[in-house]
Amino acid sequence: MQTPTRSASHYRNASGNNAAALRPSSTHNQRSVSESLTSHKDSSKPIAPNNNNAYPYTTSNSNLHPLPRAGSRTASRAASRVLSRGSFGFPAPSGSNGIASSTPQRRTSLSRSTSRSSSRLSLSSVGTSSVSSSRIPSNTIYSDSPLSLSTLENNSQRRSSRIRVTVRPCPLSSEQNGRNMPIPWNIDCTSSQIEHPDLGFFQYDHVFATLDDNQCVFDVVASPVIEQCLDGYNGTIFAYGMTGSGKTYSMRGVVRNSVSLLFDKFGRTSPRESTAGDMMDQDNSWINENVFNDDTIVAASGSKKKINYMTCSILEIYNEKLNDLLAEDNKNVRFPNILSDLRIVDDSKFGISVRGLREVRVTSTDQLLALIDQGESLRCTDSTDYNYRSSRSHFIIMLKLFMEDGEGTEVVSSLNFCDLAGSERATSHTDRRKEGGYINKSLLALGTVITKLSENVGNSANVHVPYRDSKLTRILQPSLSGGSMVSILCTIQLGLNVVGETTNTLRFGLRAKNVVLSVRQNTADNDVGKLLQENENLKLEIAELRSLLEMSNGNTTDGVGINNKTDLCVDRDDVYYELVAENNILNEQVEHLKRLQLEDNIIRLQHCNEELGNLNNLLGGLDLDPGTRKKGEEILRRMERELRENNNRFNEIESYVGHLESRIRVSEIELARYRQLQQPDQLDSSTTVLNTVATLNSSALKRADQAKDELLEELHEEIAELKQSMRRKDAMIRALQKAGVVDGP
Ligand SMILES: Nc1ncnc2c1ncn2[C@@H]1O[C@H](COP(=O)(O)OP(=O)(O)OP(=O)(O)O)[C@@H](O)[C@H]1O
Repeated sequence: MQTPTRSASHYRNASGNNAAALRPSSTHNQRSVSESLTSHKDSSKPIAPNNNNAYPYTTSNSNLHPLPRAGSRTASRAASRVLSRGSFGFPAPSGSNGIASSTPQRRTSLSRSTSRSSSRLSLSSVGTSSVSSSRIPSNTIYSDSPLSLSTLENNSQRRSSRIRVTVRPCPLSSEQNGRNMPIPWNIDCTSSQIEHPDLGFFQYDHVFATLDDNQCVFDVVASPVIEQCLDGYNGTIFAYGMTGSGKTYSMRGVVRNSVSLLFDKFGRTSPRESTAGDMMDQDNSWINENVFNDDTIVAASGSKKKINYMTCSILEIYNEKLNDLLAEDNKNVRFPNILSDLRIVDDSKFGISVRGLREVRVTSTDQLLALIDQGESLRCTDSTDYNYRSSRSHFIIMLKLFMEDGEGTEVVSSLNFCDLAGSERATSHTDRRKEGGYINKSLLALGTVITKLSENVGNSANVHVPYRDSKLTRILQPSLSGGSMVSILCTIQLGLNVVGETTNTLRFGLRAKNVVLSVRQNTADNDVGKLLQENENLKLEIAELRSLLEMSNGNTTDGVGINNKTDLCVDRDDVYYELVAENNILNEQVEHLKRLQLEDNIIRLQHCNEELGNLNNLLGGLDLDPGTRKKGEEILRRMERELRENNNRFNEIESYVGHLESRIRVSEIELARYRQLQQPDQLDSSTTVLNTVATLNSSALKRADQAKDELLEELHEEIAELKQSMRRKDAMIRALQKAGVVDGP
């Protein structure tokens, strides 16, 4: 069996210098993609699709220019200029609002003023499903500076922020250049648009030129997020795109520049102007002098907080298993089978946490970079049809910044970098196919989560967000549900042969761009502000309850007359609607669980049956050679493992159902409380609504209960079935042992 490799430092020069591989060597090929994009003379005309290089943007050989050094600022500026000249000039269609939808847009005017209606529901009490992004003031304006995170609503604790989406096209390889591969995309960096003659325009927060270097990518993608982190917000930056499109290349640059910024900014040494070029020495190793003495990183003047120290954890998700790449056991281990399979658990402070994940305290650039190198060297990679060194796992670096504000209280912000594994079409190799299956499944789950979140924006009905569908979405859950400023870098390939994959990435980016998060600012655990805030909330709750009580007695505290009753009823409606919505979500979760469970188990049982069939065949021919005997043993072991996994999964689901049950119970108590409050008010016509809602609510609860019971029943049946198949398997093992095919116990 071919095992993916985990080798060190294969991307050592991530800051533009290893672009040499892609740089055309002969004069004939000395054209960048961006330059070639400009060769289309009359680009304002509508374009008819055609075969045989008939796309307007081709790598023709006319107009040859010497290629600027990949990664140089001159190159990126030149590329931006050249690309902008090659852009189209369609007038903006009337009625366009500049907000990306999940379908590509025709060119729009670049004005971004848009209003959104506010949402009625707030489900902040629903842990796994809540998207705190749902309340958006109707008069909000989307700001659109590419270098700052969009902020819709701002106060010291919370900030509404869109997910920022940027796109980086990968330069054509020298081989693609050599073949004059047609490029069906037009990239307009000035208006941040990408256009396809048949598919239309795609608009983002920023689109990079093919020759923009990693420093430039860092400036746009990561630097604003880090600024926010230093202000007490959490930050998450991830790269998404098909295999071979430059995710790892870009994220390595982003991570290294981020580390440099964090330490430069807060270090004792004076900050220096750093560029991607000067960060690597001749040997491509990291140059660093910033070591912090006394474990203390001192804030530069003008900054509100100083970092006392940071911690770093690095993990990968490989075939839906979480591996700790800094685990002490893994030191110098070159093969994946020793890495542990960690579990994700709910965490009141950080949303989720990974049980047993090692957190290393870091106080210097060198130390942090060494850890990142260690993580990268252990990450699963292998060659695929598109990338000779493809990442086969999602790679996540988690930093926690332990900071101190002016009053000496500690604030912790987290900063996550995710280099996702790339989506890909089915490959010929079995192991790669299996990995690809896991990768695609988790990326699909991420896509669904993003779609649901974008549907939630400004919607009156909150949508259930299936974070639990994959480890990746579960890990990203705290970030995507309002815990973090999020910046997504979509990397794309421009070749004609991968238009489908590129379009998928671009569509994913558009959907993500629609997501608005209400991001919480971290405050100190013992922060007086936090206590005051809690007090405020309690006061509001008491006031609400008091007015409800007084309403039910026909009085009002402030002498406001009967006309205001309707308002108070509306408040009460809100509470009921929230409870109804919460129960609907619980219902959905149960339904979803049921679906997952059924689909999964049908596949698993089919698999078990197939394996049993294999065993039967083996039993059929007892005169076995050693090869077949070995195969028999392998099948038996696999079956045992699978059945064990099944059992574990059942247990997991049972405990989750238990969790749902307790949530439903809490919900019932809440409902009872509100029903009680409602009693004396029965005759008031305005309470008819409440009664209807209460009825709806209790029937939702009944349905949730019923669905849960059915699920439990099904689970018991399936466990019984599995036990039976285990007994059959045991009988077969005994028969095989008797026949001498496998060794006895
Ligand atoms: N912007 C770029 N400039 C120069 N070279 C690049 C650029 N982007 C990618 N490359 C090169 O392209 C190749 C593939 O890139 P990379 O491994 O980063 O892709 P990936 O998206 O991470 O792929 P996978 O999902 O398979 O891991 C690498 O050799 C990398 O150096």
